[in-house]
Amino acid sequence: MELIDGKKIAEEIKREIARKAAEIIDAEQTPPHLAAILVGNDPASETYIASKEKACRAVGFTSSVYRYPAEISEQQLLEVVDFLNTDEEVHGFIVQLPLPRHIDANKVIERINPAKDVDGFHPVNVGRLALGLPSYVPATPAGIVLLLEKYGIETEGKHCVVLGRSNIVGTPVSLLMSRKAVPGNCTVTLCHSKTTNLAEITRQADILIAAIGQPGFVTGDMVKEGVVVVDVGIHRIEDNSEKGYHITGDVDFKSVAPKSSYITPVPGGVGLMTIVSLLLNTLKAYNREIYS
Ligand SMILES: Nc1nc2c(c(=O)[nH]1)N[C@@H](CN(C=O)c1ccc(C(=O)N[C@@H](CCC(=O)O)C(=O)O)cc1)CN2
Repeated sequence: MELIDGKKIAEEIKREIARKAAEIIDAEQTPPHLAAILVGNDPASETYIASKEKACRAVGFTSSVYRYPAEISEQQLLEVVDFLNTDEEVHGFIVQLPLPRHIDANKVIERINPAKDVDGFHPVNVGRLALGLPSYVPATPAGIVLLLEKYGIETEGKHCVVLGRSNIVGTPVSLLMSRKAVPGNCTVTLCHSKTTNLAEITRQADILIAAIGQPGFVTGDMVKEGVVVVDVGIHRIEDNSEKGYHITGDVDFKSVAPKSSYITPVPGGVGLMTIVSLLLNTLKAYNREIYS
């Protein structure tokens, strides 16, 4: 079993991004700028936003965070999106999810200019991804594909089983794994809460991507020997540690790891690639690589 080291790969890619940002700065150009909208005070979202700001600083990008109380109205939030859509100093921006229940996240995402949608969540970007056209690829799925590539994991002709059909992970990663490219060219089965005989399907997986949102859901009896396991789950479990919690994934590492050829840990796997992929998308936005 080989552990897929998301931290190591993320650091390598960050160094490459930093080199490109240094070239921009040396040429006396304005560096890429990522803006983020944060609504409410969800502790996990606060952590992710802080990590995104820190990552921007580390590679030489600038960033800004637009913070609003949970009570902000949908209309007010749409106006912030309109402002960022037209602010020429902002090359790309994201709306941190989840949003409070009274706000329709789809409506907010649809308002983002697709050319600045570095999360790749806008229907235009999702549609372009489905059609195999250049698009911003959502950060977590892009990070998964990068990890598979960096570890030289063969995907062509393999059976990839994806657990979960969310817009952020399950749906886009199944598009990426089935596209006519490598990594990709897989036969993909997308499983969800209404799938029957789930374990029968997961046992057929050469590559299993778990993004189902339930801690320890995938157990050793659900996988075959030699499977490649990508764990996308991030669950904060309260405990008596100094932090008050520890992080665990959708996979029961203890029973699944011994049967796997490769496996991503949680923490230290896919999560760290999410932020790096966002930086890569921001660089693409800066260079107008997708929309000129
Ligand atoms: N607008 C968006 N909202 C959300 C996204 C997203 O891509 N865009 N994804 C997730 C949260 N997320 C980024 O926003 C994210 C999740 C996890 C990590 C990460 O580094 N995980 C670490 C553990 C970190 C911890 O201690 O909590 C790991 O897995 O090692 C980064 C970003 C939902 N919302």
